[in-house]
Amino acid sequence: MSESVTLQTYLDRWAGGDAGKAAVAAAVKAIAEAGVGIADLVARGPLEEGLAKIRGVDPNAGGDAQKELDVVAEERILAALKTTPVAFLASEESEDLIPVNPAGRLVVAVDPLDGSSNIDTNVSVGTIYSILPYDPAAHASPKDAVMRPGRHQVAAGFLAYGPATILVATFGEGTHVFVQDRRTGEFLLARAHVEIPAETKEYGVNQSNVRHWDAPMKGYIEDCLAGKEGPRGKDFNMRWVGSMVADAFRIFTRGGVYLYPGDRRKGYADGRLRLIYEANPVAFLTEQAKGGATDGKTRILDIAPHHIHQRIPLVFGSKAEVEQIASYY
Ligand SMILES: O=P(O)(O)OC[C@H]1O[C@](O)(COP(=O)(O)O)[C@@H](O)[C@@H]1O
Ligand SMILES: [Mg+2]
Ligand SMILES: [Mg+2]
Repeated sequence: MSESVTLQTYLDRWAGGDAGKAAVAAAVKAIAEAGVGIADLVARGPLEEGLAKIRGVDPNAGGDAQKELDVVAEERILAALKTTPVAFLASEESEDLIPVNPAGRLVVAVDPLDGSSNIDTNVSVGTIYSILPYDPAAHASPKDAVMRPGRHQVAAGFLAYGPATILVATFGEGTHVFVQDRRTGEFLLARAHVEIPAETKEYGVNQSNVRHWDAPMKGYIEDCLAGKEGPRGKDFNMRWVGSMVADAFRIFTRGGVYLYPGDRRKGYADGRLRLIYEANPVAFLTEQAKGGATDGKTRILDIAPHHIHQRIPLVFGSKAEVEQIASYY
């Protein structure tokens, strides 16, 4: 049997004594450890009364109903990062940046709990993170460090809490899958240098919104639905979990495309996904796995953010299919 590489071993080898890389490694390790605790809470599900309840009457910073577990997940991540060289945390659940460690030289952006509408349905949910450098001498404010195009990320990843707790991570040199071994608690490297197949016959989209879409999006899905007899000349399959982490993990496993376009509903002109802590990390992971990520017109990683919680239309996955979709725009 081949040697099992733990997350710690992987991080130590990657950092190789470099202080900047060691800081990034410490942040990823802390997020993974917080994730183990969050997975435990998710798995206790209905036994942990109240975690799926909507909190108060106010939506979160991203404009969605905030559930108890969204907030607990953010608290767990913040607590775990306190001992790492992370200066500030940006989170879906908090309007402004949260100060973490004044000596830190990194900023982390998180979606503490992705797919929170699925919490009480025993379906995978997860945590998404993006890590950027922070240099007080170069950035006028920590916000400036966060508000940069996604190509400046130094690391990104997500945890999915499903039948297995998995971590999909990139440090800019490929995308790797770690799986938590429930017997020892350790994350083990299960797939190094994941490659998303360029071609696919599988798409994921919330098709109930079809009447609100624009013409390019409608046209693409119509052509998929026309199957072998249509212009694409092949039959498509549709899969939609409704937790992006779960849909993304399927794409990292067997290919496919995920689409959340902008639509005509109030507040959905730029879709539903948030650029800084959802689209950017997933785009970085996807490109590192030889896939593509676009808003339809522009590469996600080249988009300059104008707001921490801004939304962005998102299409990512199998490269040739993402290019096909872009051609409809
Ligand atoms: O319910 P909809 O509109 O289909 O949206 C589902 C999408 O929204 C999300 O739940 C957004 O993330 P949050 O749960 O973190 O707000 C994605 O995970 C998912 O793909
Ligand atoms: Mg989310
Ligand atoms: Mg969330």
